[in-house]
Amino acid sequence: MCGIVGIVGKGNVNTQLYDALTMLQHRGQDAAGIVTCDDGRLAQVKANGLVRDVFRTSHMLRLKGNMGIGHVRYPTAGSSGPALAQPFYVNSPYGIALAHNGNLTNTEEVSQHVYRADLRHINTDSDSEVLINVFAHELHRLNKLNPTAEDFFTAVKEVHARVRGGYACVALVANYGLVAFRDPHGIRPIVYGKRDTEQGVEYMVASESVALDTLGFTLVGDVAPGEAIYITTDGELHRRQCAEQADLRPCIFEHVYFARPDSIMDGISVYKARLRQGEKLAEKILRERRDHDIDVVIPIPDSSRVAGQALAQTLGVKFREGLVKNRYIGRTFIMPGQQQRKKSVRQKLNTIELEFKGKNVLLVDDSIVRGTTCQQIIQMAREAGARKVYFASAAPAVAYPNVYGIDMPTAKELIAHGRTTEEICTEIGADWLIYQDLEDLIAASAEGNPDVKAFDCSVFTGEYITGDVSTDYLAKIEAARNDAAKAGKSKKPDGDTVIGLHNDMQELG
Ligand SMILES: O=P(O)(O)OC[C@H]1O[C@H](OP(=O)(O)OP(=O)(O)O)[C@H](O)[C@@H]1O
Ligand SMILES: NC(=O)CC[C@H](N)C(=O)O
Ligand SMILES: [Mg+2]
Repeated sequence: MCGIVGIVGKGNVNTQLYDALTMLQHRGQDAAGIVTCDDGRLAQVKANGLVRDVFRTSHMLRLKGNMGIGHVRYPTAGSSGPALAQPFYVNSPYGIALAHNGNLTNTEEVSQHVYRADLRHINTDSDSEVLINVFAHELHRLNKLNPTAEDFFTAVKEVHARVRGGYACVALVANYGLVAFRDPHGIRPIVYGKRDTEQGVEYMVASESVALDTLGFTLVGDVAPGEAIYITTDGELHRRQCAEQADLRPCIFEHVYFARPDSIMDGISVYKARLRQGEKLAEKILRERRDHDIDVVIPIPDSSRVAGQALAQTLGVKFREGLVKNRYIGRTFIMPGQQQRKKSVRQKLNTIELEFKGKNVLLVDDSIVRGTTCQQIIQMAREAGARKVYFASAAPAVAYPNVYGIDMPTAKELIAHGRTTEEICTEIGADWLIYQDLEDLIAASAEGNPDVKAFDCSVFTGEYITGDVSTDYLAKIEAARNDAAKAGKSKKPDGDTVIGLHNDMQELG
């Protein structure tokens, strides 16, 4: 669930890209990168780590130019090593850099074709490297020294014809501008906005609208599913629907967990969707146990706070922040290995005993994925003296792998896979477990924008909207990306050095 950003401004955009990436940090903690273009020359810095650790002042001085793109990475394909950090770069045609959020489901087949038919070399096992090569090849085929908006749109049309899966992308084409595009189902989010300055209009595209807000850009709207927008270096904007068939199905897990609550995606306020999730879950609790004995509702920070508050209010029960979060520990779910995730939960959250002692507590989380968080928190609640520990999940049971940009490739690692609610309840050690119903989750999002008729709900249903996800494919990614396999190909070289092929900007110092 990476974060992407692109800006075409009237002066240097480096620090603004940096600020935007810090606003998107919650979408990827493994690596960060920026590419800018100054008078046709591209400059790049990327490495493993958080945004604040990757970039230094000296880099900013070298990342010059009025247009640039940035990326924060949460790997879903290949290793999490520095060679797979984004943006990716190809020198031909024109000099193109690309940042991608999502995951392709036909990488292997396209990769073969890129090598055999397009005669292009792929140097990593990243799906994003395949994607940039397809885009570059389709542009190359047009054989234009001076490409027009039409040419970029034709290339995107061909990308849609060749690749499958989830992709929200922003590409920088040296000397020409930025091209942002979104897959025909709009699975991953991407918005754009503008800012008026004395020198003219500046444009920005980003995974989430929060990045626009904080930089003073006004949200214009979403890149529509299948659509591409091209912003020239001079700040002219062109738009075109490039897919034969577009059918918006945004990933509902963005509204559950990934996005910041202050973001608006496809016209839906994530904050309001989470409030409605809480209300609907409370109504279900009241249907199932009108005479419940819950004394207090306690959210598991951060992501369940909004839903938890609405749930407590609808139930008419006290809402208390009984768990305090260490703000210096990152998100645990998107960490690469189970050992790291387990250790981080305990370091991250601590109980305020008086909120638990002698009480029947209802813990609320946005979702239960591997069960790492809830198992430990339930135990901590008991140690803090809770009489009964109930658990509510604002999302239904996560029981199936994700193939569109969330690193949940292994069904066996999901606590709900093949288990009933009662069995999960026993496994996590709760006295009662209640899940949101899928239709209520969908309604909580859909009520935010009646134009959005359907969502990608594959982690709850096992139904994959791109229609190309076979059991064979699932078995392959499961073998390649289960926790043990990922630990095996763990990557980071000693020191800070990044493998760089095309320029001298990657070595940190
Ligand atoms: O069942 P699990 O595998 O533990 O995954 C689910 C948990 O992980 C996420 O929290 P995370 O700590 O990543 O981020 P947050 O601070 O935004 O809640 C999510 O909000 C749940 O708390
Ligand atoms: N989470 C994502 O969007 C990942 C993007 C891309 N598939 C990668 O692994 O780098
Ligand atoms: Mg959480």
